[in-house]
Amino acid sequence: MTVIADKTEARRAAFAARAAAHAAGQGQAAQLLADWLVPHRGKVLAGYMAMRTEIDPTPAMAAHDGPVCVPVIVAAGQPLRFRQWSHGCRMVAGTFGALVPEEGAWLEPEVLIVPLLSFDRRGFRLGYGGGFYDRTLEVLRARHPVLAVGFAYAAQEAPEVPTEPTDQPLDALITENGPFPLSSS
Ligand SMILES: Nc1nc2c(c(=O)[nH]1)N(C=O)[C@@H](CNc1ccc(C(=O)N[C@@H](CCC(=O)O)C(=O)O)cc1)CN2
Ligand SMILES: Nc1ncnc2c1ncn2[C@@H]1O[C@H](COP(=O)(O)OP(=O)(O)OP(=O)(O)O)[C@@H](O)[C@H]1O
Repeated sequence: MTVIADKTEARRAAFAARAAAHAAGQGQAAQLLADWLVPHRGKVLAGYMAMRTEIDPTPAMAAHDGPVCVPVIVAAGQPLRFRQWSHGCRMVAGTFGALVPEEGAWLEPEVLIVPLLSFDRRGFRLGYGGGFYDRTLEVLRARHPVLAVGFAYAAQEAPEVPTEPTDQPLDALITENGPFPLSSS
């Protein structure tokens, strides 16, 4: 099998595992994420608007002491852009369904809360297959130091996520059980 086919199969299993975890609730996950973000106060933080059965980071985004933004798809094959977000700001449906701010400044994040379907202990992740976060992290990391923190249910852990050379690893990962020890850190 090719890596692409491996990823497609892994996505199928990951959707099911995530949906089961989502049904059980996310407990104190957002508070644990907020705690992890405290030392990063003042930095530009990218969060995301949860879709499908993703774990919801918005309480941690609202608690961040600094600018917050969320991803906007510009086009397929292009890095994401990030528009300033604040709790209660006017949102509209973006490409592929996630909500995006109707207006606001374009920001360049230094810390990114990254959504995912599954992760492994090396810090590799599987998303919906657009390659958006890989392209985005590649560009941002070439420009300045960036921290990519995955946010997920513990049940989304996979033994080994299929990887390609373009996959950008996570620097940290938070679940409802707290920071998850990655082998890279
Ligand atoms: N909450 C959230 N926002 C996000 C992301 C994310 O993963 N989560 N993204 C992270 O990149 C971007 C959205 N990327 C997405 C990419 C593909 C699909 C999707 O539904 N894909 C279809 C198949 C693709 C197609 O129709 O051509 C699918 O999975 O069935 C959804 C979101 C930006 N915003
Ligand atoms: N920096 C890049 N340059 C060129 N192609 C890339 C880059 N990053 C990813 N790709 C391509 O995009 C395709 C989809 O990537 P991948 O399967 O890793 O997406 P994903 O991580 O699941 O999605 P997302 O990052 O949007 O959540 C890959 O097959 C890869 O070839």
